[in-house]
Amino acid sequence: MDNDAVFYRELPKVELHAHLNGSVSAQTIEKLISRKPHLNIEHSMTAIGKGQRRTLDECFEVFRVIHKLVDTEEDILMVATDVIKEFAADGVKYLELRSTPREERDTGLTKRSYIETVIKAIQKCKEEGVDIDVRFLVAIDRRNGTEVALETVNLAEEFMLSSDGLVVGIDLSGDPTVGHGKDLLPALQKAKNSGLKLSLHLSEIPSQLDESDLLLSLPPDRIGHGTFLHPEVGGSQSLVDKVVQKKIPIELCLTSNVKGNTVPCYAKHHFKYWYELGHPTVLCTDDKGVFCTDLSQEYQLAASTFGLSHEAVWKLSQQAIDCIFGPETVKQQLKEKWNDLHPQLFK
Ligand SMILES: CC(C)=CCNc1ncnc2c1ncn2[C@@H]1O[C@H](COP(=O)(O)O)[C@@H](O)[C@H]1O
Ligand SMILES: [Zn+2]
Repeated sequence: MDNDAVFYRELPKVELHAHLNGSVSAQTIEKLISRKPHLNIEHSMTAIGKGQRRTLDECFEVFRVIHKLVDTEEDILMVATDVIKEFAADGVKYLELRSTPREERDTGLTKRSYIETVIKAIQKCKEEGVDIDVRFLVAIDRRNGTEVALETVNLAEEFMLSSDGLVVGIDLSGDPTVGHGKDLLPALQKAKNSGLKLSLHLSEIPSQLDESDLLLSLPPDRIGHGTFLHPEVGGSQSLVDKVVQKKIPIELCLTSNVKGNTVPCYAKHHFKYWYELGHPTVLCTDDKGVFCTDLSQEYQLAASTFGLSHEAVWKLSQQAIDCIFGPETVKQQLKEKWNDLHPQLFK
């Protein structure tokens, strides 16, 4: 590894936008494939390699393949444990994992046992002393509509109270071309009223101005992607003004957007727009397994593409602490950790 790569690996980082089943590494996929050889799945079907790009539809097909491989409590426990340890090995000190609870009739998996199993993996890593603080956002897949969204929120509320602070919020994700945010508004409002934080995928594709406007009225606590919010790409100044006025941090995932073809190239990524505005932005991976990346690489890419110094990169990773959904005490602990590590990185 060259010196620069070492800097990015050692840089303490906060990861706030990571879908569990999109984050499964090649090694873990191999273990899953050997558990289920009858499915005839190859690793090439679950990842998008260097230089490759896919349509949004093709990307969502990849998740369907991975879901076939991950359909028991045992699988989820392994996947979650591996993903957490991989983020820790990449220098991530605080991680918010998000995942959509599924039920699988064949294996007896229920939405409740799904959530319990992710929590179990988080606790297991904690007991083993893995150097990372992990929280969980329960995800709503927009495809599944009003009823399922409400059911998911009810479960999340319950686990927020019983998980010792591990369940902190709700994610809204899924194929952005399917369904409409207005059907999910009551569930999201209920979640917010109960104290769950909201991170919503917003304007991930063009022409969703009405939906984005509606969802911003909640308002969410963080925005995922926000690729098409600003006027230059068909968004609007009034959407930007709302985001800026409410200081809603945006989670930005460079490689995901380039490989998923929603931005034309790294140099044209909307990181530049929001960074230059001085708006809180947080670099994230989205799906490190599917897009064959890690958070260190994403920081390095942002720096090389937009000419950021190591000091600027440090500030970016430090400012992400203020955007976490974990409690104030955790923010303070993380800030101390960053201060302790600074001299080592800038010697
Ligand atoms: C297609 C593409 C470029 C993907 C990146 N952008 C995304 N946009 C919306 N939802 C997503 C994205 N990546 C992952 N997800 C959601 O996360 C799920 C996989 O993780 P999990 O099963 O919830 O643990 C997917 O089924 C999908 O609902
Ligand atoms: Zn996402």
